Amino acid sequence: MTLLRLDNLTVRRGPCAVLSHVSLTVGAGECVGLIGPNGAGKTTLMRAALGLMPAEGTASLAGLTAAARAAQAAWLPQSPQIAWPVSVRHLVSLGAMARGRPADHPTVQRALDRMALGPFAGRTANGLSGGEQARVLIARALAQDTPLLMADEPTAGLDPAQQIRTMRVFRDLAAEGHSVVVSLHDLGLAARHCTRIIVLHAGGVAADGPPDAVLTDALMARVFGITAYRAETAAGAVFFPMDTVAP
Ligand SMILES: Nc1ncnc2c1ncn2[C@@H]1O[C@H](COP(=O)(O)OP(=O)(O)OP(=O)(O)O)[C@@H](O)[C@H]1O
Repeated sequence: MTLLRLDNLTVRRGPCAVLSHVSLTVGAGECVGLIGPNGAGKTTLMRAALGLMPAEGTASLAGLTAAARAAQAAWLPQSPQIAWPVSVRHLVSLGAMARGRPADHPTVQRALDRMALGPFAGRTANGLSGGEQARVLIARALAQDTPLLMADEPTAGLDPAQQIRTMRVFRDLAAEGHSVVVSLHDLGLAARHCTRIIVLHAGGVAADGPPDAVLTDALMARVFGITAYRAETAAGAVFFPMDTVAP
C-alpha cells in the first residue's frame, strides 16, 4: 500500500529550485533514510510532502485537511526544544489528541514505553536535558499512531544508545506495517537500520534503494565528497565515513 506519493514535486526558494521534479512513492513497511549534504533539500522535501510549504507538482498528503493529514502522517520537525512547562505524559498525549483520541489512550503509554520515558512521565518537559526533550518529542509523534511518520534528524543530540533505540523503534514500526521517512546525517545509522535510502543532491534524487546498493564509493565521493569504510560483522553491516576527498 502506498502511503506517500510525490509526482514532479518542485520547490522554489527565492530564484532557485531547491527541489526539481522529484517523484517517488513510499509504501507500508518501509523505513526510509533520507540523506544528503547540508542544504540538499531534506527538510524541504518533507515539509512540501506534508503540504506545509508551497510546491509545484503533486504530493498525496498536501491536499488533505489538517485533521485528515493528522490521521495519516505524524511530523517531527528538526528543532528538539520544548517551550511549555507541562508534564512529559501530557505533552506525549498531545500526539493522541491530534487524532481526536483521549489523553489516556493506550498509544500514549506505548509511546512512553517505546522511548523509555516511563521514569520521566511526571517530570516537567521543559526541565529535561536536550536529548531527553528530543525523546519526548519523538514519543509525541509516536503517540499519534499514524500510518506514516516523517522525522527530521530525530537522532541529533541523542546519545549512542538512544540513537540505536530510536532507529530500532522506527524499524519496528516499519515491520508492523507503518512507514517511516527519517532524515539523517549519520550514514552509519542509515546503513544499519533503514530498509531503503533516498539520497538528495543537486535538487533531485541521486540514488534510491537498499543501503548496500546506494552507499557506494562512487556516490560517497560524488555527493558527500568523502570516502567510507564498510565491513560485515556478526552484528551486521558497518558503514563509517573516513575521510574527505578532493573535489
Ligand atoms: N527561506 C528560504 N529562502 C531561501 N532559501 C532557503 C530558505 N529556506 C531554505 N532555503 C534553502 O533551501 C535549501 C534546502 O534547505 P533544507 O533545509 O531543505 O536542506 P536540508 O537538506 O534539510 O539541510 P540540512 O542538512 O542542513 O538540515 C538550502 O540551500 C537552503 O539555504
